[in-house]
Amino acid sequence: MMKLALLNELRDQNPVVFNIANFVTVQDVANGLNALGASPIMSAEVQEAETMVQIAGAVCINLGTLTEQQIHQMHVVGQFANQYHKPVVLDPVAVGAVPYRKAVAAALLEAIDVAIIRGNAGEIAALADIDWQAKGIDAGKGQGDLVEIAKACAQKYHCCVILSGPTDVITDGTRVAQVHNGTPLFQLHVGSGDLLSSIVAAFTAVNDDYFEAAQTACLVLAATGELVASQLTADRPATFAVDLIDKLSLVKVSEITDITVIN
Ligand SMILES: Nc1ncnc2c1ncn2[C@@H]1O[C@H](COP(=O)(O)OP(=O)(O)OP(=O)(O)O)[C@@H](O)[C@H]1O
Ligand SMILES: Cc1ncsc1CCO
Ligand SMILES: [Mg+2]
Repeated sequence: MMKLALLNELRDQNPVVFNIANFVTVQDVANGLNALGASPIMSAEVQEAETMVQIAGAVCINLGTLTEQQIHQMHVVGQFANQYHKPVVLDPVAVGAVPYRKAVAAALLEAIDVAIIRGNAGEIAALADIDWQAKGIDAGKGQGDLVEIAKACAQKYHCCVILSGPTDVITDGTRVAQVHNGTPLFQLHVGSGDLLSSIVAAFTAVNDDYFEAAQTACLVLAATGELVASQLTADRPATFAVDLIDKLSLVKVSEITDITVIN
């Protein structure tokens, strides 16, 4: 069930979201979370992993620019998150294009209980071992049914999955919701997916039902982007990115309700 009141809850609680971010989009993620009403913190140091997890309401692990040292940190952070019952969101950047990354993601998923995996079609298909032509960080091309791919991934890893794209597919392996809002401008701004994953983590910090938290997060970002795009006179990716941060801080539940397309 869609619970947009969670946006007000998030703004009231201002949860700390601990991100193992990538160095490409880290500032967009921090500013996007902050604008929305969460409290971002980034760390790359394993020595402070336990404290970071303790002070956080949720953790987002992004594989974007991984190193061996960081992979070790991801395992330590993930284990502390499980120990302290803090939800973990995994963003498996480019696992469809780079087999090494797929192995890293598989090892993390084996070792850690993850609440939600959020990736594009190429990434989620790769994790589910379904044939797909991913392209770098992008979804790429494939033939399969996106709902079935997302469900297969969720069933394999016993968690919720968000397969994002023009339509976001959200599933716990049985139940499925689809968010049809959004704008193609998201694809012209690198890091839209990274921001979504961290926003998903923020909503898991304020709602124990991760399937519900995932739906709300997808709708809030997609609808906010759609509202921003409707005010632009041409496709301007840079302006879109700046205006998106502004709108994340201004957007009201009623505005999102008015344009919601979900089933
Ligand atoms: N063509 C589109 N139309 C509407 N919304 C879109 C479109 N493409 C992506 N989105 C939205 O963009 C956001 C990011 O999803 P996407 O699948 O592009 O992530 P990603 O591939 O991981 O991106 P990145 O690698 O840049 O971080 C989601 O909120 C999704 O709904
Ligand atoms: C471009 C790029 N390369 C590694 S991570 C990243 C940002 C999108 O996740
Ligand atoms: Mg991505």
